[in-house]
Amino acid sequence: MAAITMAEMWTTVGSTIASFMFVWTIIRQYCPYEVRQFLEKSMHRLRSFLNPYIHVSIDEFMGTRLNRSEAYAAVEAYLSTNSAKSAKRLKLEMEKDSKKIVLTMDEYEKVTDEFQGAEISWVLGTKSSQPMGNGNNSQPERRYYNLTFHKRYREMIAESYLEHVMKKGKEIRVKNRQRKLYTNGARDEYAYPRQPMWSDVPFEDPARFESVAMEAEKKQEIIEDLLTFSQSRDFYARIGKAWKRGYLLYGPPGTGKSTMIAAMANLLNYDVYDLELTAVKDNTELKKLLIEITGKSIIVIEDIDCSLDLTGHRKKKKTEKETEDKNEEEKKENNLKDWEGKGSSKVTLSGLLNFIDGLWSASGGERIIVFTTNYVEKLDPALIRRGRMDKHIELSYCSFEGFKVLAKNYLLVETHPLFDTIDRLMEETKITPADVAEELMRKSPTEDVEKSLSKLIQALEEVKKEAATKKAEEETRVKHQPQ
Ligand SMILES: Nc1ncnc2c1ncn2[C@@H]1O[C@H](COP(=O)(O)OP(=O)(O)OP(=O)(O)O)[C@@H](O)[C@H]1O
Ligand SMILES: [Mg+2]
Repeated sequence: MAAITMAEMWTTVGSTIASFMFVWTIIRQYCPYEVRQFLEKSMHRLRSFLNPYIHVSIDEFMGTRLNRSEAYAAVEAYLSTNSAKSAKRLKLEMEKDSKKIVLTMDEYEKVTDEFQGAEISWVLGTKSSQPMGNGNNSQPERRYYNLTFHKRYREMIAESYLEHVMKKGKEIRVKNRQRKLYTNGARDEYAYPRQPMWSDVPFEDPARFESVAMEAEKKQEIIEDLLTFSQSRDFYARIGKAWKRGYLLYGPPGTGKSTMIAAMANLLNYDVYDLELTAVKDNTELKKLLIEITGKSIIVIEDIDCSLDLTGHRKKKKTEKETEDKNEEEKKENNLKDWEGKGSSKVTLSGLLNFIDGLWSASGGERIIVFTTNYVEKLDPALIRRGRMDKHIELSYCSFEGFKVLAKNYLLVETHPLFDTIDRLMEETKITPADVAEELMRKSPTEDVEKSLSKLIQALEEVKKEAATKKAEEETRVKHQPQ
């Protein structure tokens, strides 16, 4: 009896819907345009009133088809983690400038997400584009994400969830992107007017802080300084300063300055701009280069003391003795003149100072500037004062602690009976981490640890002998010098 009633009920529902659809089709076909529009609007309102769910759509392209929406890209990245877990039909994509493949949901797949107790569902849809005016209907379909949630979560979604999706999505995109190493070479603007200011290659240096030989405490301090900087967007905005930080790395050749820069870029996931100052024609070109530097980047000027002629500094020292009361401004003027016109580059000290201060910084922030030098004492104080080069880091000869990092990295050993001899010899001699690394490098995979360590001991003893000979020669020279 009940089954018949159910069947009857379904028949009634079915025939009601069919009659409704029939009436609706007649109305759409024969009613005047105004009446039809009025009825369609009312139907839409009725549907919205009865439906407790809210839909938000995020289109892939905004306006012109050329600009891919940042919001769409962020949602795609955000959902790539969710969809990889729950969607059944996935698409494998590899975006331009991304180093990783991403699994995204396929069209009409639905994935659900949970946020502060609310259930949210995402569907990837497509809609066909408007036919073009000339009748050409060959425009591809437009994709969009449709976000659905219950209307009681409206405020929470608008205020927190969407922000959460954008933030996480952008983080994933930054992590996945292929980082680049940009270099500036000599340019011929007349022959190639469209030549870009920077040329780039993928940045693939594997250096990590874990493998940098230096005292653990000092290393930790540098890592914390870098991480604090990268998380200080609000702080820099509050104090009204450009979000940038300068590091001066100084020390003898082969002590790990360049290695540390690569480790910094890998730690922070930044691009690297290797600025060759001698290839920059003048201050105007330097300014143009600066404008094209994007955020999340490390700008490196290696061997800053060799990049530009610093005779100005040496001259200043000489004249200081003669005219001690010379006022500061005069000194600075002298200095600037000496910088100008040396070598092929006409970049001046003031041009470089302005570059560092980021006077022309066009967009964003999060930039680190690193100078390296073997001779810190040669540099103009204005160049390396705090505020420009905020942190001065000395990289020096290898300590026993530094050696242990290299031994662990190259030989996979943390202790060995020969370590004591090495410790003693390192106290007595100066050897660079580059030389230690060279000795520890196995010539063949079968070469044993003991042989590598013995090679290092031999090298240390040779360095010690050489130093002793040099010292004795120096003492003899001083003794025989006419008084
Ligand atoms: N502190 C270090 N930790 C680990 N490896 C190091 C360190 N210093 C040097 N090395 C090794 O020595 C090589 C040369 O080091 P790097 O190029 O970083 O020296 P540098 O200080 O930049 O020298 P230069 O002043 O000549 O530019 C590196 O490839 C690396 O293998
Ligand atoms: Mg170097």
